[in-house]
Amino acid sequence: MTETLAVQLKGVVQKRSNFQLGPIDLAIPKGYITAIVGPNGSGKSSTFRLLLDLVKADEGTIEMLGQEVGSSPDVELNKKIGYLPEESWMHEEKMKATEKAEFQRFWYDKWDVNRYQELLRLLEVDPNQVLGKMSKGSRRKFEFALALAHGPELLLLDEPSSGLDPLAWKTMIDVLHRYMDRGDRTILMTSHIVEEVKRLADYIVFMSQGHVLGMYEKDELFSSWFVYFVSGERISAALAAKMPGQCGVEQAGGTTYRITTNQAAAAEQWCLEQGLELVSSQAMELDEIMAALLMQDRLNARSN
Ligand SMILES: Nc1ncnc2c1ncn2[C@@H]1O[C@H](COP(=O)(O)OP(=O)(O)OP(=O)(O)O)[C@@H](O)[C@H]1O
Repeated sequence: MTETLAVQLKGVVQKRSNFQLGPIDLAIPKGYITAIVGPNGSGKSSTFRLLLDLVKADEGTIEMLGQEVGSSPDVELNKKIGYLPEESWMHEEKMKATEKAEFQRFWYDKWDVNRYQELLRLLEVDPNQVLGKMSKGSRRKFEFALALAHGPELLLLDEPSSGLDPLAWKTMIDVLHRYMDRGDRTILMTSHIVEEVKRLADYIVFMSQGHVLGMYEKDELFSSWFVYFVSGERISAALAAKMPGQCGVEQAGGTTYRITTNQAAAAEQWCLEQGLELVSSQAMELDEIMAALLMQDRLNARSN
């Protein structure tokens, strides 16, 4: 594992009776925010559980912060990680928030009580409440403060905005940006929400049905996926299909075709060379890109 990677999965497989995760190969860079996006049940939370050694992989290796997960006791590794799970732990329902914080503090020698209290203040969380009686959003904010209080090198956030009101989410985003300011910290998060991925992530990993469809640098992703409306006397569905990076062709009426591509620059050059008119272009949203990738994946699966 190189110094520039925070997390690396090589050939990771987890088999369940109704679901197979992997094989997954993934390299998450240090110093950036990477978001894993994918439909419900695509395996995002399962991947996190493997990273945290809460369950074991059947095949493959996982390295986090240069250490192989599960090869030796993970105590020292865990001290460098902060984790916000998607669901709160049921067995803690009767515990007071302050009691959980005391427990957590015991485990982390870098626990910073000032940072913890500052986070509670910023997020407006009352730590004197019993966990099971907190609102979903308050509980989430509390768990978030706990995950950050020891200044982890690597922060794993499973659906961080789930249950938060817009103001709380904005505060959380500000906290995350400040957390990243040092330059050597890493966030790996999962998300369903296009806007939060757009605002936060530097890299995006698409997952579907237990496997990774691809990992992309966010700005590059948005500048390479476009929908073009192309017209010309000699255009046909067969010619439109030859556009570089073509991921979908539809006739849009008369001699105009709607073509989706993931190689925008090459596609525009190709139109020039073919003497075709670029009537209009549309940048694509993340959910549209994901839908196109899922469609391609299904077509590939059918043809294999
Ligand atoms: N403890 C478990 N035992 C058996 N199967 C499970 C378990 N947890 C999850 N699964 C299955 O694994 C698959 C992936 O679930 P996972 O929760 O990892 O997906 P996800 O991408 O995080 O979904 P969501 O977006 O809904 O949170 C699903 O088919 C789910 O039913």
